[in-house]
Amino acid sequence: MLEQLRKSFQSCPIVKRGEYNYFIHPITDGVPLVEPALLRDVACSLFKALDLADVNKIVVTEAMGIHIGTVLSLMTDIPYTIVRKREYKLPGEVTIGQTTGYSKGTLYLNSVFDGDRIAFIDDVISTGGTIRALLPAIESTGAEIADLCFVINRGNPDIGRPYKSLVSIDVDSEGVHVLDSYF
Ligand SMILES: O=P(O)(O)OC[C@H]1O[C@H](OP(=O)(O)OP(=O)(O)O)[C@H](O)[C@@H]1O
Ligand code: HPA
Repeated sequence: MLEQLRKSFQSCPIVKRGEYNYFIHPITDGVPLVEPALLRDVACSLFKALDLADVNKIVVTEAMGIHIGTVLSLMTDIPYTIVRKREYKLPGEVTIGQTTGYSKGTLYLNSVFDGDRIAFIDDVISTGGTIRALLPAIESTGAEIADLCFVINRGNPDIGRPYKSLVSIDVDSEGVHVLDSYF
């Protein structure tokens, strides 16, 4: 498994965003093209990786958690909610400050409540800034985080709890180097 994903890093363009070497990849950017075989490879591996026992919601972040969340939801019949970059002011909405290696922004968590048992997936973890802000926000609702998996692990940051990833990579100005793959 994951042959498609491992192979897909061979041609990733790298662009500088400040001092940050940003890799452009179909799963993390939706460009140049998201091939069904790659998406299937990722979805099947996420399904294998995650412990979804008694999970009643999948949580993903806008934007590049949406496509993998959609496929996993269709595979498992578990509904998903998107942590958006837009405020909705729905009852219980949680506002979260997001900092990545190249951007700062605000995220809004809705539809996660006390008693929920959620699985969180995202396309990539890099500095860990996004997930370190999201974890306490999800826990503040009283929900339980049953499992956590990232498609791509760049940098293996410590986020204060265990997490899973499908592939670990290193990135430099020359390109992306696959270090290992799991599941
Ligand atoms: O570990 P971190 O350094 O926080 O980086 C990981 C986050 O960065 C991206 O989000 P971003 O909002 O930048 O981009 P997107 O809208 O393309 O998902 C990505 O989707 C992750 O959520
Ligand atoms: N590429 C794509 N998405 C990302 C990156 C990156 O280098 N870092 C955090 N999200």
